[in-house]
Amino acid sequence: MTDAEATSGVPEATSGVLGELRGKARARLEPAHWDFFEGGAGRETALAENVRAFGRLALLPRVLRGAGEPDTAVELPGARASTPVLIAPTAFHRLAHHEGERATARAAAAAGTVLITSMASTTAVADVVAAAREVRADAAVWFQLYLQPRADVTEALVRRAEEAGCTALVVTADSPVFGRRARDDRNGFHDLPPGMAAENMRGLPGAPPDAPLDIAMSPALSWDHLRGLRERTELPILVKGVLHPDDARHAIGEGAAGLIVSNHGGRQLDAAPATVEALPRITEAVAGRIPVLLDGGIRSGADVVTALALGAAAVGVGRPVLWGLAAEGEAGVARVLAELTGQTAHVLALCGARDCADLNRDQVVLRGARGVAGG
Ligand SMILES: Cc1cc2nc3c(=O)[nH]c(=O)nc-3n(C[C@H](O)[C@H](O)[C@H](O)COP(=O)(O)O)c2cc1C
Ligand SMILES: CC(C)CC(=O)C(=O)O
Repeated sequence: MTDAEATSGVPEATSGVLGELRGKARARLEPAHWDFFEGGAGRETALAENVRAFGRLALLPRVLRGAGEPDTAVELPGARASTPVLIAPTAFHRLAHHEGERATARAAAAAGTVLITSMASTTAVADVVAAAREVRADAAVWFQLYLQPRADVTEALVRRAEEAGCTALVVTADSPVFGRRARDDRNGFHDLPPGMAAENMRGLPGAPPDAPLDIAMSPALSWDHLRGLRERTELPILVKGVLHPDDARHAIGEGAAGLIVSNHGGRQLDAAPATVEALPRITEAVAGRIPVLLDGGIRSGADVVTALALGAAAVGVGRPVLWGLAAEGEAGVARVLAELTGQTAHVLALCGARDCADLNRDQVVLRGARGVAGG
């Protein structure tokens, strides 16, 4: 067991750039904020399994294919990214660094990747997109949305994302209720400190002037609400938090432009499977009709390439970006993205792949098993 595992229960990067940034972030952050970023629901089984499951998989390289230098670019709804490593939506970046989401947005834009900005950001979406576009005029920012039980509130949020210039919506579907997170309960961490707020929630219908509305989670939400959203926006909609193949098919039927296989980084249903273990059944059900993305437990280029080989079009990274942000602000996020993208290019080359799509499911095998797992 590594030091990090001994203290958190989660097998984490302890060496290399990510390990260095993680250590620095931990030393800098208030313990309750570190726990909010790092923790998961229940016994943190899903959180740990997301990482461990990648460790159970190996890659079979293909040889002598004359593939040349690999191209890491990917084509996605509302974005062309120069790397398959996207920034997953995470709340409250100003808890990590005083520049908050602006720093994350600048680093994402400079790296040519997509920032999926959280509805629970501590910077208003218009300012997040503006920060990205100062670096790159065509920077792609997607807006992560929790559908709100009040349709007028959802509508106002969507208008804000559209007016800000977001190029897609990501509807998080895995949160009919808040996850129960023991670390936050133990620390009494349930709200932002004074001076910080979920800025997108200000000035919405039903809120007192200039006061932020609480983000509502509701088990009454259904596909009808998604349909309602689709009728009210031209933006492509990706559904995040899909783990069951029937839900993947259903989302396609409702006009989803993409799916994100996710268990919310182990922060919602602790009994959920590791995302990389759920991925093959989803890509099989989707059969190439829309792009399938994955997040949860991505900590290396080999993890990225494993997900790509199992049919993901791209991946999202949550906690490592927060480590970079807390440790070194914009430069730290840039280091995380450069490291993971560099490793991905290297692993693609070692696997004989010319680009992110030039991989096959039969190249992923279970460690310790006789024969090929994927085939
Ligand atoms: C601190 C934190 C805050 C998060 N906030 C959100 C959020 O606001 N909306 C959302 O859809 N997912 C949220 N997530 C989940 C991430 O989008 C993503 O699914 C997860 O972090 C991926 O796993 P990883 O951290 O192992 O990369 C959050 C995750 C963390 C760690
Ligand atoms: C503040 C929450 C709504 C953000 C979230 O989704 C999370 O912490 O996992």
